[in-house]
Amino acid sequence: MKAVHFGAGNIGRGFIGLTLSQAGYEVCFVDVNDQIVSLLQQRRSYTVKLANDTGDETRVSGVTALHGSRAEQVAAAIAEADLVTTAVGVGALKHVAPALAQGIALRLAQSDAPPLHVIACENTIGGSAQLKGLTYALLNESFIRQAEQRTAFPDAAVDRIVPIQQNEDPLEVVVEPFFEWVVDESALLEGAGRIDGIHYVPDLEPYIERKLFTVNTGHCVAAYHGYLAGYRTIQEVMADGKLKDEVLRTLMETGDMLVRRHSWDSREHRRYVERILERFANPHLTDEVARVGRSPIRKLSPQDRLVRPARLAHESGLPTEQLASGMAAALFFDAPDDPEAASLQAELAEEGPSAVIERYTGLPSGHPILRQALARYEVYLQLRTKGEET
Ligand SMILES: NC(=O)C1=CN([C@@H]2O[C@H](COP(=O)(O)OP(=O)(O)OC[C@H]3O[C@@H](n4cnc5c(N)ncnc54)[C@H](O)[C@@H]3O)[C@@H](O)[C@H]2O)C=CC1
Ligand SMILES: O=P(O)(O)OC[C@H]1O[C@](O)(CO)[C@@H](O)[C@@H]1O
Repeated sequence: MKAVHFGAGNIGRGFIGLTLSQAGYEVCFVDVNDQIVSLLQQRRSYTVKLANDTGDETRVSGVTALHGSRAEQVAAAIAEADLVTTAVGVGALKHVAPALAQGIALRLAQSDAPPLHVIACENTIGGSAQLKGLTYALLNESFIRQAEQRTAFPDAAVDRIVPIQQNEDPLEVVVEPFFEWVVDESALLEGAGRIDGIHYVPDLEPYIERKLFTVNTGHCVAAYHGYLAGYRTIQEVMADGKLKDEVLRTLMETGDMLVRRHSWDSREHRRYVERILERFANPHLTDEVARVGRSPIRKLSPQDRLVRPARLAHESGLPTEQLASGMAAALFFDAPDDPEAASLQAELAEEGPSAVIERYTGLPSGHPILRQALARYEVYLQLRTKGEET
């Protein structure tokens, strides 16, 4: 079985490549990072190390790599693959689509090409569906009709914290012990086999919402409040009792909404939350606030981890104060080398908070969540000004 995986970065090497290799796939990574591609080509293996007391190591062997700029080689690899996966960042899916479209077109010319599953492993709802839309937009109607018979794009939720790596060996990757890869079984092609290490579910929505609105909501709130407080790592943030409580209270808001929406057992969800707080605090990881808060405009967008759960909570008559505070804190995030943070700061300076937050969250003017966020923004602004004066 062959897999082509786009994005040999942290989650690509540390989770997806590892899982597929352990499940018996020959994995071909595609990346645009020259160093990573050439090292993978030379060594054909790398090490994954667990962030636990014993630092357990696994060697992933028999992998190959292609540079993303080699469009024909990438398309040829896709034409032979059983599975294509991505972990490039949602915004980069549009750059994966042309090679995927070319690969799918090549497959259609071969009568014996195996069925193909394409799974986007990104932090978003409907990532594979987005990739499908981007890819099929590049194919003509008749190709699409043929492709639909033998190609499927099941959506997925992927959960494993893999920070930015600081190892001597650029291929080594340190990952937290926990992992969860959930795939929408209802979108698989008929007769498709199951991959060891993937949890297949008939309905993905509860899983992706639980993951995105707990792990990712909690993490970004820790990052934004932590950034405001001057912390560098999530581990430092979680060691600050007041901020840890801020994160917990936010997850109680999303939790109340999720428990009601999906009729879950509230005690079980509370245990899930507690476990996540422990994962954030893992002392064997050094996870930078700048990574976890990266791309604040994406994280403030209507379907993402702050606004979507807040709207769902509001529609059910549940509180949203904490989520609104997270949105307000996001407006102060100005990590260096983050293009979205830089634009946000420039727009805030020019237009003020109301116009900016309205534009990015999609919340209509005067919406109660918007009012909460703006009130909180003023509080943080005053606190920050006072802090700067003293
Ligand atoms: N790091 C984590 O803990 C987790 C990350 N994710 C998601 O996985 C995705 C990737 O995240 P990370 O691995 O952390 O980022 P990363 O920056 O470590 O890896 C992304 C990789 O994609 C490559 N890339 C970018 N554009 C490309 C293109 N057009 N073709 C081929 N390769 C391309 C980059 O060179 C880089 O090596 C994101 O959507 C993230 O939300 C999901 C769960 C956990
Ligand atoms: O990758 P994104 O969407 O920028 O967000 C970072 C998030 O991804 C994760 O790495 C894993 O879901 C979390 O640690 C963090 O909340």
